[in-house]
Amino acid sequence: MPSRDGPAVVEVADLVKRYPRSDTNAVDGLSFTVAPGEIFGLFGPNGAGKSTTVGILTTRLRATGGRVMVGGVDVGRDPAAARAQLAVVPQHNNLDRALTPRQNLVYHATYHGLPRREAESRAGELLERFGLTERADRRIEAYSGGMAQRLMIARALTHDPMVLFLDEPTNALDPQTRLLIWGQIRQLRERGVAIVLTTHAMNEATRIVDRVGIVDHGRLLTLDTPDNLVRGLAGDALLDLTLTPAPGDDPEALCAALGELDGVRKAERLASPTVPAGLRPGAGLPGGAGGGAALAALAARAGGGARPGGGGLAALAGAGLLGRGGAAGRNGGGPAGRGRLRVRLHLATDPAALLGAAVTVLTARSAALNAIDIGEPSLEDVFIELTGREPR
Ligand SMILES: Nc1ncnc2c1ncn2[C@@H]1O[C@H](COP(=O)(O)OP(=O)(O)OP(=O)(O)O)[C@@H](O)[C@H]1O
Repeated sequence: MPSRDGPAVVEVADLVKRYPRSDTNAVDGLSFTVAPGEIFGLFGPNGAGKSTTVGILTTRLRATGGRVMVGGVDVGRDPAAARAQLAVVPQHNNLDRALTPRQNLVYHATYHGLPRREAESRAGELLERFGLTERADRRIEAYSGGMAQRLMIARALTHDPMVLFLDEPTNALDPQTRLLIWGQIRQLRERGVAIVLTTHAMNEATRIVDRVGIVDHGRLLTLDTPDNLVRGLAGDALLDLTLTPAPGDDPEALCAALGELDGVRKAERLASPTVPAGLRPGAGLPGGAGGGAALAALAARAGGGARPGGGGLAALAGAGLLGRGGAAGRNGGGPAGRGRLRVRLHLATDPAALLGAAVTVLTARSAALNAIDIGEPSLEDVFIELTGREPR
């Protein structure tokens, strides 16, 4: 496998794009590099500038400023030479329906300059690799979405590109096909192909991308490995509390008080007052434990470790904060959901170690605890943290 420390195959420096008659830049000074054999995720909300960036990198659009090199070729100066180094797999099926799958590949290979005989043998090889040989000479219409996607990736590889741009590669595919596509993308990485991936399915992509750049308003907000991003920005764990504040208590002040606890990096109010599928009686938790078992495990951890405030689940019960049956239930809040508050605590500590202190705050303010949900932060949490919760 080529070294990922070797020279970059994609170099983007101070890239700017302003569309005609627009008074803002769609891409506003973007810089990043991608190494051979690296899977680079370019993520951002709708309208962030991803398609525009990829459009410039793949020569579909011209930049207003900055420089882009792909495979050592300046895409602005020599787009034709750049196209020989790259390939694009679009989100929507743009296969030629007048041709068979095999003819699609042969046509693409000859377009890129391969002699006919070589094009045919390359097409045969790729059809085999993507498990499409049996249906290679049927009509494209007979292809499922997953087969079409595999064929589009095969087509992109006919001219052996150094960089592959994939736009939402698993959108609308069933889980089996998704697995297959991710497997194929991994194999390409092993062969040294650099992959630039744009997708909104971030948590799915997290398992495969080496680095992630998150863009918004045409600017790069952050760029790092998924692990570093999650640890650095979202915290080590998330503790979601569904609460019923005492009548007259200010929810913002209650949230702020929880945010001031040792080990809490940030407290935020979540919009939905619905009871999360966490530590309710019988509810499942991440990791598959039932609510009761998970609560018991949590209690054991809380009892064993030093923690601020003390108490843990014993204190929860003693303070009358827990519902019947030991787990946080629907008590204390009147009719389910009314006046409830959901607070997410981003923790730099073990959630069990924090419970006692949280209980102390809730007891002091006569708030009821309706549900607890513990989770691991994900790249999506980082994304929301950086780009906000407002839909675009
Ligand atoms: N042809 C165009 N003319 C004018 N403005 C455009 C054009 N295409 C995109 N824009 C604007 O440029 C900005 C970036 O759009 P772009 O399509 O690159 O974002 P995106 O991150 O790919 O979004 P999405 O996830 O919705 O595909 C947006 O404000 C968009 O409205």
